[in-house]
Amino acid sequence: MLSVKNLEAFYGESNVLNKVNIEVAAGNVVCLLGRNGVGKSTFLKSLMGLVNTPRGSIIFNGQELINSATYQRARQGIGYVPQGRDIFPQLTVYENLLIGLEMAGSKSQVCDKIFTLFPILKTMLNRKGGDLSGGQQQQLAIARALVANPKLLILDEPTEGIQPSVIKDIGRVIKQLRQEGNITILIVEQYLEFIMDVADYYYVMEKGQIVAEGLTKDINQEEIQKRMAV
Ligand SMILES: Nc1ncnc2c1ncn2[C@@H]1O[C@H](COP(=O)(O)OP(=O)(O)OP(=O)(O)O)[C@@H](O)[C@H]1O
Repeated sequence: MLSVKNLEAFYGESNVLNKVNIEVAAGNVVCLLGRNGVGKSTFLKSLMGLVNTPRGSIIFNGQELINSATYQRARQGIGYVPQGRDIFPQLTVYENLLIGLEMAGSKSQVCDKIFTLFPILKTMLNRKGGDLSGGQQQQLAIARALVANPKLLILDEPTEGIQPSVIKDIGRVIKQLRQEGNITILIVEQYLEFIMDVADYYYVMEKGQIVAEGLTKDINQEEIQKRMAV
């Protein structure tokens, strides 16, 4: 469903991704691991067209996206939850969800499924986004990406700075979505136990290159921890 080949990305003259190859099979949960600053967020941004990617290929459901604008990628069915979540603090929870529909060009409404996945949001529809806790904002950000029924959901460090009970809730949602089988999920993470719980396949990035990959069930924790240690 997603096939990335020889992707390069630049900030000015600085080459941050160097010939990255990643395959994500439909219905799978795939994770990209790696220590701080190796290029993981840049990789996700490159999928959304948010950084300069002069070379390489991003085939999504048979279509080349490398030259598509960000809004076109969203309309093709990619939902993106950036690191830090980017909730609109002055807008209500409900308005934040409506923006998720708008960004994906969807004419549908916020359906009840969202509140089955995130019951806490239903009780907070009229609260300002900025008044929510970090964990609630993360749930809102994921819900905002899910309202338009994306085919691919991209999450950048969803557990970062989140309390353990909410991490559990987010893990439960990912596993439920995976079980239903209508969505494919790509996660950047540094929290290995979380990934071992939710992901099918992993990649490890170092200095803008993929240096290891495999089935999560076969992961060698010690080796991966070593690669992720600072
Ligand atoms: N907007 C930017 N302009 C210039 N350099 C940047 C920019 N954003 C990131 N970088 C640099 O690109 C490199 C990769 O950053 P990136 O955020 O992709 O790493 P990461 O693996 O996601 O790390 P983290 O987990 O800390 O977010 C780093 O050296 C970073 O300093």
